[in-house]
Amino acid sequence: MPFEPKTPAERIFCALDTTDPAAAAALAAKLKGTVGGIKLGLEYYCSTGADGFKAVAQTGMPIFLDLKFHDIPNTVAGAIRAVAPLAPKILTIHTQGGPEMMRRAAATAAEEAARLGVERPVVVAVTILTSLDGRDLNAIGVDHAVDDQVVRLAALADECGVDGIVCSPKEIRLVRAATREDFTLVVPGIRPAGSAVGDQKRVMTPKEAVDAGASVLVIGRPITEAADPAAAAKAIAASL
Ligand SMILES: O=c1ccn([C@@H]2O[C@H](COP(=O)(O)O)[C@@H](O)[C@H]2O)c(=O)[nH]1
Repeated sequence: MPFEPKTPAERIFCALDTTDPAAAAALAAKLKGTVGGIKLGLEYYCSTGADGFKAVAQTGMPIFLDLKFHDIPNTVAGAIRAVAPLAPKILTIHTQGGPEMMRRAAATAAEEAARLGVERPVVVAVTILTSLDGRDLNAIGVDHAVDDQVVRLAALADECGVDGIVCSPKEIRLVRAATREDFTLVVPGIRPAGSAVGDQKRVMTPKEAVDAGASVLVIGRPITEAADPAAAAKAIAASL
């Protein structure tokens, strides 16, 4: 199930990395109509759980639940069953859980959504975090260049039947050449010109990422830390 946004704004999912459900719901409501959805991750879900998810979902915004499941196949399948009733639009696992885990994750997401009568989540697998560079990979014993390792993991994810991957904007063109046409590429590491890069190491501007072939742009701090987040989101969408 590819992710097919119809407008530039729909490509943008704003990452709300906070522990405060009221603040998250209020910001989601302000961003409605300026972005395609909201991404909730580990910081938010670990502190607020399913209730926090529902507080943001009640705004009517599509939710990308970014918990990056990385465990043995049986445990990841169980975690997917546990969050399936929330019906997230997009869900993340890790490619580094291996082929059997990715196959089980894709199959479980489909089976559980059908059983519950909810829309199946788009399951995407994280390749190499955008906060890592070649030296970091070497430090954890990976001797390939970042590009090569991302393409290798993306091709494996494609073979295993997941809907797409998470990669940095730097690898989009190479991944597109190595995967099926409707593969969903979810891309964090997005920085409008002049924005602080922070802990991200492989970044590009929103327009560069879309021109390269990104399906979804994940953008957090450049929107959430702006004086006027809705205006910042609108300016980014207009730049695409
Ligand atoms: O490789 C990855 C995977 C996930 N992320 C998440 O995206 C956002 C990015 O936020 P910014 O404030 O725009 O840096 C954040 O929630 C990460 O957990 C990522 O950055 N890289």
